[in-house]
Amino acid sequence: MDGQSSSSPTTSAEVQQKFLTPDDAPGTIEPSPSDSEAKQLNQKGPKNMVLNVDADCGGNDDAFEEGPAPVYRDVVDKAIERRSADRQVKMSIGVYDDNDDDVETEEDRRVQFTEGLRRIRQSKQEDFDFEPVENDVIRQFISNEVNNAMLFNQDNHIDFTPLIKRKQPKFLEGYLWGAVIGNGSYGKVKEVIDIATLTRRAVKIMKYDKLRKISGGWDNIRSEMAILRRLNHRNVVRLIEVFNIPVKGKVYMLFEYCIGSVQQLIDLEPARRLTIGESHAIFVELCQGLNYLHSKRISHKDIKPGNLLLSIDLTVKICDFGVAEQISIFQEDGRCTKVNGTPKFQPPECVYGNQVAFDGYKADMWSAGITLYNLVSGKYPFERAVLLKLYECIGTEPLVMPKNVPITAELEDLLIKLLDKDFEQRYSCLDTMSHPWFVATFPEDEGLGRVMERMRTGTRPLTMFPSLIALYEGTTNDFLTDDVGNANLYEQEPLVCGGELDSQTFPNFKYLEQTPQDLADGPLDDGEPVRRPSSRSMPTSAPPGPTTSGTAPAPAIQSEEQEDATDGNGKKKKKKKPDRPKRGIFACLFRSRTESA
Ligand SMILES: Nc1ncnc2c1ncn2[C@@H]1O[C@H](COP(=O)(O)OP(=O)(O)OP(=O)(O)O)[C@@H](O)[C@H]1O
Repeated sequence: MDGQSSSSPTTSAEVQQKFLTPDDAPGTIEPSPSDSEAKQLNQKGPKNMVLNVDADCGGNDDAFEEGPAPVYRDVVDKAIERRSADRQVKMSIGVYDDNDDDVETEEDRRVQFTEGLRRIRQSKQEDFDFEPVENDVIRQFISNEVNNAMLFNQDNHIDFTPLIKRKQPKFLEGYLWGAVIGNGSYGKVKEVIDIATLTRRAVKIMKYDKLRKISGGWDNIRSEMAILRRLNHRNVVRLIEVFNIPVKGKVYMLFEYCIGSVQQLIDLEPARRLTIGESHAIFVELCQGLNYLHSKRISHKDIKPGNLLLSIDLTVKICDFGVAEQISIFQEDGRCTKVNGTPKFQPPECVYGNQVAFDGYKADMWSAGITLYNLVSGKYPFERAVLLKLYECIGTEPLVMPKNVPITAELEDLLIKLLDKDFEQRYSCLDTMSHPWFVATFPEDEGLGRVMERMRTGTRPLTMFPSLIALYEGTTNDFLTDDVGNANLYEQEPLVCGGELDSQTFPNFKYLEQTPQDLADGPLDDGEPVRRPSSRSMPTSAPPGPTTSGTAPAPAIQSEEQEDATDGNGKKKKKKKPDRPKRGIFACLFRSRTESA
């Protein structure tokens, strides 16, 4: 040990003298730096590389303790060899190469790194790929899977071309399906077209699961179907058919199509109320519908503006018979026991007090009274934020007439009679229909004709239109000549525009009433949805439309003479070609074939 230590060099000068050959330039191996310095130097590359020589070199611990470790030529060579071998391995998997700083920049390394990743990803992706890749969804899935598997960060993520969501036209049970037009507590309501009659319909779609979850859900739906099946009145929404598709777990109720509800009409008004004439027209139709229902021994129990639909010819249709009750024919009065409905529209006998039973017909008349109050004033006679307070208010607070609108003595009298807390004194439907305010007439332009004009300016697109365009634009008129329900309908080619249900695809198509001329003249506005103007600010005689120089727009439905107009020489006038001819054709088609009753 001692002998060894005495002969071992202890300074770098001695090391150089003892172990380096004379050919070696002095200073090529520098004194060992501190750890941090070594790290820095290592990062710089091979030229400045300092070899931290193994302290166990030769198994001599003392040498380490007593001074810097001896640096032998073969140790240096081995270290260099080992380093090179490492480098080879790293280079071979293409991950990085940190020893060629003199030829590579940081950017080069990053590019190489990314390229390496790309190659690996590509090979992985090829594992996933199968020929032919059937559709975009599968490709998107594969891309996501690969990216997830590779755990790439955002920079290295390969962007997949975003999918264009294409909705293929859908046929089911003889109907071409459109978009959602309403949402209820039981499910959605969609617009469809009966492909046999080309009639617009509304379909209420209910899932078995949801019906099971709602307390009494199935019973309500069954009862609604049973009641509606027996009804046929112009002021009651018509149930066309019912079917279910067990594999989908859904039940469908097909109704006549309506353009909206009275509630929507109110909501479109800035003042949230209608004119007295409009309210009168709606109320009259409501009472006619109620009178029919009561004559059939049915209490609706949920009369409110939201459950009054407006058909295409603006007939009021009572809908939503989910809580309606069929009163037994063996019962003399309209006694009901099950309290249902919307709190603000419920009568005192239902919400306050402890009656075992109540008169269902009279309860409907109370709700009709609240509806009338709401139509004319936009307010509710009994309103509280908290349910219990509301019930208390309905039961105890006196009726106060609305202050925001002038109420005639006749209307006030009718409201008092309808909103009588004593249901025995309350007006029945027949009483109401003989009341002076009910039988009064109002100027024509304050009735529903005026509402109709304003409704024309609303956005009510035919939601199946994109599907129709996708199916038939640029193809023959097979739709009209094909066998109805023929499977060919599904396979028609080409689907030129994909049938996306977005308004941008059809910026010009806004209104059912639009004529081919309207379309030829260009869009009605700059693409913004048109807000229905207030009834109080619009003149009633000239409906707003794409008029130039103040002339009235073309009537909603063109007569045949107008369509076949001839010029002075008896020749048929060549119509200006519309931008989208098919759109115009379909618009006409559905205008003339859509029925409302
Ligand atoms: N025949 C129809 N034509 C057009 N739209 C309709 C038709 N029936 C219903 N709708 C729309 O769908 C919405 C929901 O319909 P409906 O009230 O029948 O469903 P619901 O599940 O019984 O709703 P809720 O019990 O919550 O009132 C309606 O507010 C209306 O906007």
